[in-house]
Amino acid sequence: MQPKVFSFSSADQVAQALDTFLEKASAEAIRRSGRFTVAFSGGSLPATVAKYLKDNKNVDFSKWFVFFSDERCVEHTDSESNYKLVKDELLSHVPIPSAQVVKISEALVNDSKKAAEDYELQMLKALGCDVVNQPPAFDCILLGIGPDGHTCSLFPGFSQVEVKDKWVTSIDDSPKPPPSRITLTLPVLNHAKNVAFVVTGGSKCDVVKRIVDDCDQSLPAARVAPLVGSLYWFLDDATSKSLIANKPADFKL
Ligand SMILES: O=C(O)[C@H](O)[C@@H](O)[C@H](O)[C@H](O)COP(=O)(O)O
Repeated sequence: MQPKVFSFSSADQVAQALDTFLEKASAEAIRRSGRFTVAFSGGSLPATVAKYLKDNKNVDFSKWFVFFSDERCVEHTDSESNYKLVKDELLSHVPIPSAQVVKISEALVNDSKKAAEDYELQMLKALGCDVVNQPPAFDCILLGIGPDGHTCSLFPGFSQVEVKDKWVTSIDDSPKPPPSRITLTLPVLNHAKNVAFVVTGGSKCDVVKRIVDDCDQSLPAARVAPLVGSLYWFLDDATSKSLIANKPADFKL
């Protein structure tokens, strides 16, 4: 399925578009299944996603179930924690029940393998997935990319990219600090109903072209191709300016 590429003149307009996108996607999911299951990445994404969303009174946050596309193996209060980041930017501003936020187990942050196994069990339980031989299908997975084309904590050339029989795996030599992390695997990303990449700032213009236009399979982010779901790119113009084959379309959902 072709990606839906949207580009905006500023990161602020990207934030406004994401607010509209998530209001619509969550309303559709809640109508369909009574809840909205969404996974957040770390980095700059939470601040961009939450900027307008946190004040959106049309969203029924009580039906949201929040997960993490990847998480660092640190305490929840650590400044490196993606949970802390999403809590500060969004969760502390909206009425999502804490029981509906699935966090890494702090008791296991010193053993990334066990932390990944535990998170997968927590995730399957929260999603009500009793079929373990197929990946869970999130309503929405929100992803960033690194300058090396990584997404979540799936880094180019690393074995985690090829994991097919687990839905959460771990890494202890992450090229992006901190070194120990857990991450969703590609089968989960590709089973999502909606995947949205959020990239702004212009520094990733070249790698975005390699992913979106060239589909360079050496880059983990280029391997994200939902089997039946929709793939979106929310970019600013500084990031999308080199795209030729997949020129941005007018923002329409
Ligand atoms: O935990 C993490 O580090 C993120 O999940 C990571 O995958 C991030 O999304 C990219 O590195 C982009 O980060 P920036 O948006 O800050 O460049």
